[in-house]
Amino acid sequence: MAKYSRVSGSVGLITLQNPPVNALSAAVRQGIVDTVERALSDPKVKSVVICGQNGIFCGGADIKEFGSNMSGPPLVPMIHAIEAANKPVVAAIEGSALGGGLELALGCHYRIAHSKARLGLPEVTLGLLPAAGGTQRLPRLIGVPAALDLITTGRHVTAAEALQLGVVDQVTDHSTVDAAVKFAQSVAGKPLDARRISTYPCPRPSDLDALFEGVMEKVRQSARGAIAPVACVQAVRAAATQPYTQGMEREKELMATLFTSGQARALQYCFFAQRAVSRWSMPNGARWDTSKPRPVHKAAVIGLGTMGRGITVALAQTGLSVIAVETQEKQLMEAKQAVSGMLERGAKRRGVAPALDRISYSRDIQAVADVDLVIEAVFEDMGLKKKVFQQLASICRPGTFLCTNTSALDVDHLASQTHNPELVVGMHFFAPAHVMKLLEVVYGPRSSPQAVATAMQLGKKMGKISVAVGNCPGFVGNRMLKPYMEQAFFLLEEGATPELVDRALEEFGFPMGVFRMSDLSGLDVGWRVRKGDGLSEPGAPSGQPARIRQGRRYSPLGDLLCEQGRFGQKTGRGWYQYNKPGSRVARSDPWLHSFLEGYRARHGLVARRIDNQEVLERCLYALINEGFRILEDGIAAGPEDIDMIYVFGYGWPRHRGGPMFYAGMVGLGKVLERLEHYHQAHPDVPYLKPCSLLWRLVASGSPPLHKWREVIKKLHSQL
Ligand SMILES: CCCCCCC/C=C/C(=O)SCCNC(=O)CCNC(=O)[C@H](O)C(C)(C)COP(=O)(O)OP(=O)(O)OC[C@H]1O[C@@H](n2cnc3c(N)ncnc32)[C@H](O)[C@@H]1OP(=O)(O)O
Repeated sequence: MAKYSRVSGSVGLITLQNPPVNALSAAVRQGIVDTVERALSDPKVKSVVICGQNGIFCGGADIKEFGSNMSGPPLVPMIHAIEAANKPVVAAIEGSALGGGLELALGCHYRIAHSKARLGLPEVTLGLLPAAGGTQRLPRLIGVPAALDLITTGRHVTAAEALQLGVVDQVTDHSTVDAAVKFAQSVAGKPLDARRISTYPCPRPSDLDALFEGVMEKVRQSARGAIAPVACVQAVRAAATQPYTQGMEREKELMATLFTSGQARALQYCFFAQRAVSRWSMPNGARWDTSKPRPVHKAAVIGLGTMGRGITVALAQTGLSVIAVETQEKQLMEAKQAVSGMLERGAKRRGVAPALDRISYSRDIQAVADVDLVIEAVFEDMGLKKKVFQQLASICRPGTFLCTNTSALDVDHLASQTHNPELVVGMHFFAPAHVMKLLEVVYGPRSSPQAVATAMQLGKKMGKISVAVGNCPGFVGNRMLKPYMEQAFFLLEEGATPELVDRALEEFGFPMGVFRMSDLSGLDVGWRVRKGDGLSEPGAPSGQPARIRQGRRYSPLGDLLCEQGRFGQKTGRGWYQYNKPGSRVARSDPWLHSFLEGYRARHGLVARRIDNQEVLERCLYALINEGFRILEDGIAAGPEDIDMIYVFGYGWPRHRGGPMFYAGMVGLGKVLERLEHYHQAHPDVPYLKPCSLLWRLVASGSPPLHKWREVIKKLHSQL
């Protein structure tokens, strides 16, 4: 809807009304068309102001309407009518002017923004392009290079930057609507020809071809298979090389391709899934809207290794007072220096003062006595962690939340070391903890809803995507990683190379294939876990039994590399070789290839040709199958939780929507059929056996993802 009123005698004020962000739904578009017509036909009205209610101009086209209700007046002619008006129209921008919202403002003759407003064309992040004239008007207004930057990245700019770029005409610290009304009065009756952006010639850079080739190359490299950024470049190129009308045709044509693409659907799904995971629920019925978080002002971090340092930085940057505890003097000194460096670099990037004085360091765990919440981040060893939890239970004042950053150990077992297990949850950060967006909040059967709510709220404050998950080995992310990595090892045994497997996964869109990633994170991490699980045995004998552990197929390849001291990047050797320890440039290693040949010969394995399709199906479908098991076990509340964990924590390409969304796109029947096929070929690999939820979903006609919860509920009620 749009509200109309006449203010100051001669200004028609149009207020967009569609809470919470005044998205351009069919009703809002109709409202704009009607009110603009009314203002233009009223002889008392000399100029017009468009604003949004509740301090936000407009969040863009209504994403919820995409793919369903596309009725109502289309945006392009609506904006043209505003631009063609014979009375000046001023956009009063408060809060956000994004996507179609900014395109609407670009159709106005003047734009006045509040100093706190943010502007941008983020359509590319939804798999689209600014198809309401944005790709044609913005380059005409601010030049091709600046427009390319905003349109291909989708980044939001501050009002100050928008003013500097020429996107807005004026910035105010006071009431934007008052300033716009005053301004509208001052320009009433003035000629408008020079204010219609679509009539501007597009500034043509002298090195046009080189500019577009460079940007296209950059976009292709960073987009990892995403099609929208490429289409954005093509649309802006049309603006730079063709008259406006033809440019608009090209924009429309490119949008039509994007609009119906699976990538747009995946990215729009991610937009809503990202928000949906904050509405968590627990199997005992506790939920986000009935559980009140407790405020956390002062927190402590125990253990200042890599993870502890990152967590300390993240907490301090959020504005909390932090007590950072490390019992080893040398480690404490090194950590202090590292944390200060990270804070200083971060502050420089963001143009703020570093939060150094928010942190106090101590070697004595007694220093945490009066904090609201503790995050334990000591070495991943159950004995050590248990001791820390016992100490915390006797040191901390009653009511302190005790969290563990373990990535694999049993949170319930740690909780049982304290007098108040209801105050214990896992806060599983991802390295580097001050950078990575994902936080798994792990609850056990005794964790209180308030403890979960508090950890979720703290994660949000730290700018994380927090996902609440149940307690099980590996929680969600690492549990699903196990079958994925296992398949990659098996593929090497059967004839693949790390390069072949990684290439297939990187072409799919992962920033790094599984072997490159293991080299980065360190092969010894998994080795330690496998030793703990009784899987890795030094000097395994040759022949078949070496590849069977605990009654199922097992590949000792990773263990054998570790036995040789090949721990990945940090030792300069792993699945690849590196110029020196710590170097990041992976090179193919002839030693590794002959090691694999020797291994196959020792175990009587004949190498066969393996193609990309098999790599993807075996690695990804095994991972997805485990995702279905996680849903079946009630460890994740819904597929969106799993997908956001993979998108934000494991580099799953966002334009493929996360593993569970991807399974739906491929077709659940197809995933089931391929898993069955591979399980028949490898009956000693339980991860390839399709789980009952997948069978159940296929038997129910493969419902769309938003209906899976009903099937899961039915399954749980029958167990
Ligand atoms: C072929 C015909 C199509 C022509 C299209 C022409 C081209 C135009 C395309 C577009 O405009 S696409 C949309 C572009 N806009 C965006 O990408 C902005 C998306 N929104 C945001 O970035 C943020 O929501 C915000 C506006 C900065 C506000 O952030 P805040 O943190 O304050 O709130 P949120 O939790 O993010 O959102 C609140 C609530 O609003 C819902 N929502 C937000 N934006 C939209 C939208 N554009 N359409 C529909 N719904 C939107 C969001 O999902 C939240 O809902 P709930 O989770 O509370 O239900």
